[in-house]
This record gives sequence, structure tokens and C-alpha cells, in this order.
Amino acid sequence: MVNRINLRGFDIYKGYLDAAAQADLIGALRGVLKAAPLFSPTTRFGKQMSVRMTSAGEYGWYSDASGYRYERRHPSGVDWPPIPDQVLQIWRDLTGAHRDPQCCLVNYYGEDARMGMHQDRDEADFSYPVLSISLGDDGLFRIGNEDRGGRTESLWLASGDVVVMGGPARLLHHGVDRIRFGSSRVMPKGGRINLTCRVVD
Ligand SMILES: O=C(O)CCC(=O)C(=O)O
Ligand SMILES: [Fe+2]
Repeated sequence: MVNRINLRGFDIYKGYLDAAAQADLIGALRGVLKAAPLFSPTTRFGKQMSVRMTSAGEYGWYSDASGYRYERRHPSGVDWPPIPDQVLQIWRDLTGAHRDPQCCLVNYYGEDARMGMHQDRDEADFSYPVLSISLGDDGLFRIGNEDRGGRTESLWLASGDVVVMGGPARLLHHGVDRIRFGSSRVMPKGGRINLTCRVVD
């Protein structure tokens, strides 16, 4: 059953994808990972991120010494593969946006991976939401404020949960403190996958 929660303006659809839909989506992602393998970006400060990443769509999210940005190609030089139809369908069903996403960032969290508090602000138009789909192990998701710091609230995102970060909440800080490695059997080797879809330009 889908249970919709609103936390600080983020719409959280608990259990949006049932087990069959999760398995189908993971199957589609296998093709994406084959065409565009995961890599470990570094931050502008030269620190390697603990999350491994790749993308699908017209643009992929990328980071190195020059900072965060969108790139037209995977670091290997190949085009990013197309965004799976299943992902586009979820975007259309939940966002009401009149454009499809141009980037689906694939984040893979292994046992010790985390993502620090940040805003998603590399896109040109913040009137489009960011849609996030969680698969695999549980992840402790933290939501903060538009400014850095201040009080935060956390909740566990499980496999099949979908979050829409839009409207007045579009620029709230958020991050993932840790995952519960091995908590889900959806991914054979464990870990958590999070997909975030964005309209870029
Ligand atoms: O993994 C998550 O749930 C969030 C990912 C995220 O915030 C991002 O990729 O910008
Ligand atoms: Fe984010």
C-alpha cells in the first residue's frame, strides 16, 4: 500500500513500487550500468565521494576539481544511456511537470557510503522538482533547511519509496547519513541505489 507523507514540503511515497516493479526497474538499470559503469567522483576539494555514480539521459551529473556540473558524456566518452521508461513513467505520474527529466542520476551506496547535506542546485530552473527513487537497502535520509545548519528531521527510505522534492521545498538541504547494509534482498550483492531525476537546462 502506498502511504504518502509530507515532511517539510517533501512528498514521500512509502511503498510506491511493489516488489515486481522494483525487480523490473533493477533489471532495466542493469542495462544502464553496463553501458555507463559506476565511477567515483571527487569533490572540488579533491576528496573522493563514498557514493559511486553514473547517469542516464541527455546529461549526467559529474564532479571533479572544477566543481559540480552536468556533462553530456560519461567519463569514458560514451553517451549516457537513455532513461528507462519505468523511471519516466514514475516522473510523469507523480510530478505533473510538462517536461521529462533530462538526467537520471544513479547513486550506489555500498556498506560505508553516505551523502553529506547539500542542496540540488546545478539545474537551471528550480520550478521543476527533483524526483528520487530508492531501491535496495534502507537509507537514513535527513532533511534540513534552505540555509545551511539548523534543525533537521530524518526518516528511513526503503526499497520502492519515492520522494518528490519540489515547490517551496526544492532547495532544502538533504543527505543520507548511512544505510543498513544487507537490509534488503532486492539487490543480490546488497547496497542501496537511489535514482534522482532532474530537468537540467
Ligand atoms: O540517495 C538519496 O536518497 C539522495 C540522493 C541525493 O540527494 C542526490 O543525488 O542529490
Ligand atoms: Fe540531492
